[in-house]
Amino acid sequence: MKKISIITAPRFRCFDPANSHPSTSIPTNHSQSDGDATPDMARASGYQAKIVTGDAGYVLEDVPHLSDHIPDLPTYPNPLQYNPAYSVVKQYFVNDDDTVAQQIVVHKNSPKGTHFRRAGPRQKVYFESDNVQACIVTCGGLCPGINTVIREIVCGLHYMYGVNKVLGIEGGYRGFYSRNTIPLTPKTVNDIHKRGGTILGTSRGGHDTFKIVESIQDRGINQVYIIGGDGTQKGASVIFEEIKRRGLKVAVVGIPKTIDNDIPVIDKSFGFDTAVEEAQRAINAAHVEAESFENGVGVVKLMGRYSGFIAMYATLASRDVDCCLIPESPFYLEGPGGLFEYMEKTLKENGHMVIVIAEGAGQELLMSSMDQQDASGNKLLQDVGLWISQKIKDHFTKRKNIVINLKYIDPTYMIRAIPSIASDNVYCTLLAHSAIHGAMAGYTGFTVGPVNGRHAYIPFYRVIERQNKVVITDRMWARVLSATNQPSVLNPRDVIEAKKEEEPESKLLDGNNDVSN
Ligand SMILES: Nc1ncnc2c1ncn2[C@@H]1O[C@H](COP(=O)(O)OP(=O)(O)O)[C@@H](O)[C@H]1O
Ligand SMILES: O=P(O)(O)OC[C@H]1O[C@](O)(COP(=O)(O)O)[C@@H](O)[C@@H]1O
Ligand SMILES: [Mg+2]
Repeated sequence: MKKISIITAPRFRCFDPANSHPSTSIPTNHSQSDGDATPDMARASGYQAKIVTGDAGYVLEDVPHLSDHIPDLPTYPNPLQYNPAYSVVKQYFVNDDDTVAQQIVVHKNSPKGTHFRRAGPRQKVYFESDNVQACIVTCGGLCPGINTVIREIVCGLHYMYGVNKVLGIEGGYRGFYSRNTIPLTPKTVNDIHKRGGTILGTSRGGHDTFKIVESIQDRGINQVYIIGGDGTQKGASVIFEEIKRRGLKVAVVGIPKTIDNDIPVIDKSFGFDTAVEEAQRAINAAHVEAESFENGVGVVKLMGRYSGFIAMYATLASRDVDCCLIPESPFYLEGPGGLFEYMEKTLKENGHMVIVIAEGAGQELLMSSMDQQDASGNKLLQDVGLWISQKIKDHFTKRKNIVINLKYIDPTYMIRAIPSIASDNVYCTLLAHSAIHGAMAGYTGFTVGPVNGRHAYIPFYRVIERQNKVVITDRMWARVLSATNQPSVLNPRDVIEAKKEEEPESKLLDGNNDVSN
């Protein structure tokens, strides 16, 4: 027997610098991570999470549905069943009871644990195709595959559900109230997946909940597809809250976009594999340069503000990297166990070396106390690649009197401005389709994404409550240490402390990062 309960989780009010209207946001019971420089938040109360409990410790963290705040909504048969392509699919519709487990490594006596609603088409839909007015907006930094998601939302709505009214919001959140919209049709988006960037344009800052919801209401929009990262999903969450407060029949769906792979719960973000692939080219160049010169040192800076996944995966894939520095693993330059000591040893043994550094690594070592933020409230980082290159040069030439040949490569924007590779394109298609099926079925206030390989609907609060980070006490980071031979800065006491801090949700796992086990 399942028990449905509404659990009241703490809620925060958030204030956006670009927004004169304070807006309700972020239902979370986790503290913000250190690196999260989002706008100030103060505690308030009232967020209602939909929790369904079942036997043997089963918990469903369900997503909101339009019928929660609008009674007596009519339903319609899903037009997919008459679709020649899809009607042949056996058991095409997802059973309403299907859920996806967050933890799949279990012991025989473990509680079943947290589940999310399985994504996919439902037998009944809450919108008539002719009455759907959808819109798509893209926010935050670029990521390979955004155009593919846009294309697949437009084409999916059209070909699966017969929806012909889709608007593109230009220039990110502020485009809702400061720009014209552009109509999107399968014809106009036909080949956009071959291009990097976003055909709609994007921006940081400018999230004004009140004006955005006014615009949604004025334009008669009833499905809002929001493609963006952690900041964007926070913005989507407050838009959803305001829409619910106004009692509007508008589905709000988030599609997680992040080159840094810093969104939790989901297995991996789209474009990540493309970025890692492109990073190989830079690492390869650094390696060729380094090994061609005496004491050649190649330094490659990669994106990763607070999460070093790109650097970690690019390092593991390349096998040419001797040292990988990420924000999660503190390091130091001088003395025993420091970077310089390791470099001296490696150069002596191999005659060359390659260092990969994530942009957020070692920020605490940079002298200047720059405390600036971008328009979204993200802390602006200093160029750690330039800094470390200079430090290395100074150390070897001035202090050790050793001539080194250092080449610094910064492919930062190159790895995110390119079109997505084939596997990411397929992934983007599944994300778009899952998003459409969810909205058509009346679900709202959710982010879509794969959890242990199955697409699921995840309540906003779960993806914005913390950032996904590399767990340096995990086996994946150990693989990096083993592959590079770089020293671990952690002493056994640090490891115990780190383990205490990063206690995985299931004690059975050696880490809670899905991509790294
Ligand atoms: N806490 C927040 N509440 C409301 N909107 C936010 C919040 N944080 C960021 N945003 C908005 O989300 C958009 C993108 O955020 P940003 O952090 O730049 O990129 P990303 O979503 O990729 O992390 C911006 O328009 C920004 O104003
Ligand atoms: O220079 P920009 O456009 O602000 O982007 C730089 C930042 O974008 C990122 O790729 C992450 O952006 P998002 O938070 O938008 O995903 C970081 O790695 C990087 O610091
Ligand atoms: Mg972000």
